[in-house]
Amino acid sequence: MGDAGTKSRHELRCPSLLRKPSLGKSHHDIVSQKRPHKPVTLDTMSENQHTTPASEKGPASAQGAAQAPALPAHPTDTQRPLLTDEQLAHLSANHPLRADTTADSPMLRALTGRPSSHRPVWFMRQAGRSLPEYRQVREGIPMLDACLTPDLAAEITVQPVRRHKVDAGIFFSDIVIPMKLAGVNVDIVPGKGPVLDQPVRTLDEVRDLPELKDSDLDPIREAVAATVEMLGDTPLIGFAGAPFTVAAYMVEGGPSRDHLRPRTMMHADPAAWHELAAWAARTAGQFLRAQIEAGASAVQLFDSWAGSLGESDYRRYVQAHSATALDMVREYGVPRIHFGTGTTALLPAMHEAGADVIGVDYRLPLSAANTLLNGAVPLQGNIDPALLAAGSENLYAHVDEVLAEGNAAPSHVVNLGHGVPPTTDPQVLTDLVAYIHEKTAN
Ligand SMILES: Cc1c2[nH]c(c1CCC(=O)O)Cc1[nH]c(c(CCC(=O)O)c1C)Cc1[nH]c(c(CCC(=O)O)c1C)Cc1[nH]c(c(C)c1CCC(=O)O)C2
Repeated sequence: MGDAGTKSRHELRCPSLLRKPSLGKSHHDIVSQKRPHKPVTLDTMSENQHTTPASEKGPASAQGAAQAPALPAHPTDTQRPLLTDEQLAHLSANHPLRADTTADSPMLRALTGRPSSHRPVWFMRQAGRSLPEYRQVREGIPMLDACLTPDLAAEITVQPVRRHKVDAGIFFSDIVIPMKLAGVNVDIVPGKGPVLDQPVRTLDEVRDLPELKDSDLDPIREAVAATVEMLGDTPLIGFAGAPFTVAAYMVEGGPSRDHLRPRTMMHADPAAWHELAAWAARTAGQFLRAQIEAGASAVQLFDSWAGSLGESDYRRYVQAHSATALDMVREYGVPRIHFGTGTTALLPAMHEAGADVIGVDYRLPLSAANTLLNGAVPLQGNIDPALLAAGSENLYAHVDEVLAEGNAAPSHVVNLGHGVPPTTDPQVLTDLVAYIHEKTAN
């Protein structure tokens, strides 16, 4: 698939915006443009990743967490194509991966460890508040209503693909949408974030939580189907909040700095904690399944606040639940990205939960992340969002470093180390995408 084909399908509105920013000579020297990525098939990845005996995986699968489910087993099959016939059979006939629309896109190639024509790039929170066209279509519409209006969610998802020519769309939604659809009273308060009417702190409160029904997810399927139709051969990445991050909002009743209450609860009342995390894992898995069934070509599990946990608590109280969510979509064979912030100490444990690609935040150089993961895992990241407003000289010097660091990994999907800040000048992102595409073109 050629990149030009992608562009023409999207009726891109701003071709004149795509200029390469001026570069100092030194920028060209830092990244070797011709360095081929070491090809890694899904098979070798799964062999490398998933051969650790359960007994060596730490407390989550051994003695430490009596009530945590065991980590799921992973296949060790050799030499198979991107998707096996069995996996393809789980996807609808017109799914972009089955119809071969997105399977060879630069994004899917890099997410599956294969070489690509340029290094693909997308940005967490690329759709949303940084874009004037977003503010225009959202005017007067509360956030959760926007997420649950399929045509609007689809339009918002496609906006940054049109404008920036990123290599994937990220579905416009929120991590609290599954709980909202299940019937939990949650709202998004502007400038604050998700707030629940009733925090969930006791075993009884956990047991009173409504179960998410598959039919509750129909607005999501509809929005994803409309989005995929508009995106053509640009893949859509679906997502869900990971059990810890979602449960942290539920226990706190809203955003918090240190997530003290959920971290206390896992020790003080492990039975209630594990039931809550299991509920969050099931709803996350269902949310991801609905998005894949409706056409998402990859998914990302956001454990944005996992960095507040030490490794041993992560392994004991969280890892198996994240594994459940990831395992609920394993049969489809779509790449599963796992991302958190402040996770330097957690990367191997997050990978063991069953991810195919690890998202790295801006605190850790990609070569160091690659070493922690034994050089076996495609990486995503990790431009520091702060640099987007630091002037182009600083930004591009940093981006060159990130691209050079990414050479260490089996493959590299360029992203930020966390979401696009709301105050970002959109032109900075558009120019950055053009720069990365040109600099890494093979
Ligand atoms: C922190 C937060 C949440 N939910 C919200 C906040 C922000 C509070 C604020 O700053 O006003 C509310 C929210 N979430 C989103 C919006 C829309 C407008 C925007 O801010 O861009 C709004 C107003 C989009 C979103 N929120 C999310 C997505 C999907 C992922 C993506 O686009 O990368 C979108 C479009 C996912 C989300 N949602 C949440 C988390 C922790 C995550 C995971 C990603 C992350 O760590 O930032 C909870």
